[in-house]
Amino acid sequence: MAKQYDILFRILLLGDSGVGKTCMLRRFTDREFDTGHISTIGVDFKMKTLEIDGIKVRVQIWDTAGQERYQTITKQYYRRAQGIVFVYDITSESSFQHIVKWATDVDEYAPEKVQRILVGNKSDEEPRRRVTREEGSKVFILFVFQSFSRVTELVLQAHKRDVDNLLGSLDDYLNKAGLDESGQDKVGSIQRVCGCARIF
Ligand SMILES: Nc1nc2c(ncn2[C@@H]2O[C@H](COP(=O)(O)OP(=O)(O)OP(=O)(O)O)[C@@H](O)[C@H]2O)c(=O)[nH]1
Repeated sequence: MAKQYDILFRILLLGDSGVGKTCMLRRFTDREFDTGHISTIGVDFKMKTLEIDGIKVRVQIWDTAGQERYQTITKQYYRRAQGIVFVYDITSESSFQHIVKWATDVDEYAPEKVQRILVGNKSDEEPRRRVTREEGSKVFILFVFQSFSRVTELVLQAHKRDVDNLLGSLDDYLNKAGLDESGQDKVGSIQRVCGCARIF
C-alpha cells in the first residue's frame, strides 16, 4: 500500500486552561467549534495531513491540559515535539503573563531545535481585549532572542573542549610571560582577550 505521507511532525499546544486550545484544534482538523468548555484531561491528539511544496506532511497535534494538576503528565510529551504553539487568550492578562512560565518549561524539557509560535486567541472578543498587540509582539521578539541565546549555548557546549584548551594554553602563556618583565605588554593584551573568552 502506498505511503500516505512523506514525513510526520509532532506539534504541541500549550497554554492556560480555557484559552481555547481544544477549540483551535477542532476548528483546524474538523472545522467545528464548541461553545462549551470541557477541560482536557492530560493530553489528547488529532492528526491532519498537509501538502507543502509537494511534500505530504502528517501533523500529529497534541492538545494538552492547561490545568496545573496535569503538568507532570504533559511535560512528558515535550521532548518528542518538533513544534510548539503557545496560546493565550487576548481577554485574559494572566494567560498572557503565564506564557513566560510555559516557555521556561519548554526550554527545560523540549528538544533544542523545537520551533515555537505564539497565538493570541479569541480575537473575535476585541472589545474585551486586555493584552495589546504590542505586548504580544514583545514576547514574540523575546522568543526569537531566547532561540538565538539557546543556540549559542549549544554551540558553546559542543565546542567546550576547544574553549577549555584555549583558556588553558592562555593561562600557561600568561604564567610564563609573567616571569619575564619584558613581557608586560603582552600580558595586558592577552588578559583582555582572556577576559572576553571567559564571558562565554
Ligand atoms: N469567543 C471565543 N471563545 C472561544 C474561542 N476559542 C475558544 N473559546 C471558548 O473558550 C472556552 C475554552 O475553550 P477550550 O478550547 O476548551 O480551552 P482549552 O485551552 O482547551 O482548555 P483546557 O483543556 O482546560 O486546557 C470555551 O467555552 C470556548 O467556547 C474563540 O476564538 N473565541
